[in-house]
Amino acid sequence: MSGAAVIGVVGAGAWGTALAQVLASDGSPVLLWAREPELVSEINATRRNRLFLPGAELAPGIAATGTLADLASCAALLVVVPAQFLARVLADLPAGPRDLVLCAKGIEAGSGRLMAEVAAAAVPGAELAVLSGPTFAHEVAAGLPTAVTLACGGGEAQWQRLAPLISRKTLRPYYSDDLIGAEIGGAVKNVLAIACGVVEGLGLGQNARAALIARGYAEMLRFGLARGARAETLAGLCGLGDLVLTCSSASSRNFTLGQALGQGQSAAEALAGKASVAEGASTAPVLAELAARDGIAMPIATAVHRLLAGELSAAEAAAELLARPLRAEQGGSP
Ligand SMILES: NC(=O)C1=CN([C@@H]2O[C@H](COP(=O)(O)OP(=O)(O)OC[C@H]3O[C@@H](n4cnc5c(N)ncnc54)[C@H](O)[C@@H]3O)[C@@H](O)[C@H]2O)C=CC1
Ligand SMILES: O=C(CO)COP(=O)(O)O
Repeated sequence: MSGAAVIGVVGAGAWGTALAQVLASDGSPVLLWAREPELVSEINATRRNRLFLPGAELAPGIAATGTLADLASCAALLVVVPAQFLARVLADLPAGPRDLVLCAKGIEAGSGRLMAEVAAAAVPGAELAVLSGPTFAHEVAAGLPTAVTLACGGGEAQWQRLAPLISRKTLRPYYSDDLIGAEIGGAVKNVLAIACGVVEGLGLGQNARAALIARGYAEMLRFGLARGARAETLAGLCGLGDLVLTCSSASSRNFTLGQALGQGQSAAEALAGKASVAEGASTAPVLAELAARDGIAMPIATAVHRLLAGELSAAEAAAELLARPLRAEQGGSP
């Protein structure tokens, strides 16, 4: 590694490791924090992360550390810890880095907080941004072209700092200042990807999957608009773009979880023994709860929650959605 790393990555799961890999692709030094000590040794000694990103040979510019304090001198941190663990990891983050780029896609169970709300409480002085979009980790790590939304809470001044740090030949960020929209797109699409996996597992066909994508997007819009997101953000990479990707591919962990549910497994069976996360499983209950509390119709997300909770079978969930009263597609009468 040449020189001190300006950019650090917090979390060495598939996505954190892939981000480190693309950022190091131009020779930049990148400091990657892993929670698992054996992963720190493996990455530094063998240039591999067999647990979370098998198949990738990691760039020489990546240095792994198990000590969060080592990140103090980085100007910017990409925070890639799963949503339910974010608050705990941020509590131990050293003072120093000015920009925190939040990369997890989820809503915190219990509190209902989006990731930027969690981070604002845990690290009050930081400037927050959200990186989200259609980004399968193994493709990004392999250097395949990828575009993301980079929503900057610090507006254009923050974008001017972050865009050169984050963009690479194969990673193209687009500017937004809509943090809430970027967060809601990623969190809600994970739940909808489970629903599309269920359609696959039940063998309901491609018409049904396209219908779920379109009606799921209507749910994402209703939920997002009620919380201050902008419609055009949700129509972009971090919303519709990511929804289409994860609802159409068995590379998605959320989609494959849904497939297993559709084939009759329980959530516990489908998730047993997995080191990797399917964020939609944690987000579905809190999303359904927030929607019910705020009177926002989200029948697909709610059905996913009830299916995960074992309150109904996959076939019953599909039957319930099909039996809903006929209504106007865009609201209004009839
Ligand atoms: N894998 C992908 O293609 C993409 C993932 N994401 C998002 O990135 C976030 C991280 O996902 P992945 O990197 O895929 O994770 P992963 O599924 O590859 O790995 C699990 C991660 O959880 C961490 N973890 C487990 N228990 C923990 C604990 N108690 N405290 C703190 N961390 C713990 C592990 O250290 C590991 O980093 C998720 O929110 C995911 O939705 C976003 C875009 C793409
Ligand atoms: O967010 C992702 C791609 O954009 C990854 O999706 P899964 O978490 O469902 O694998």
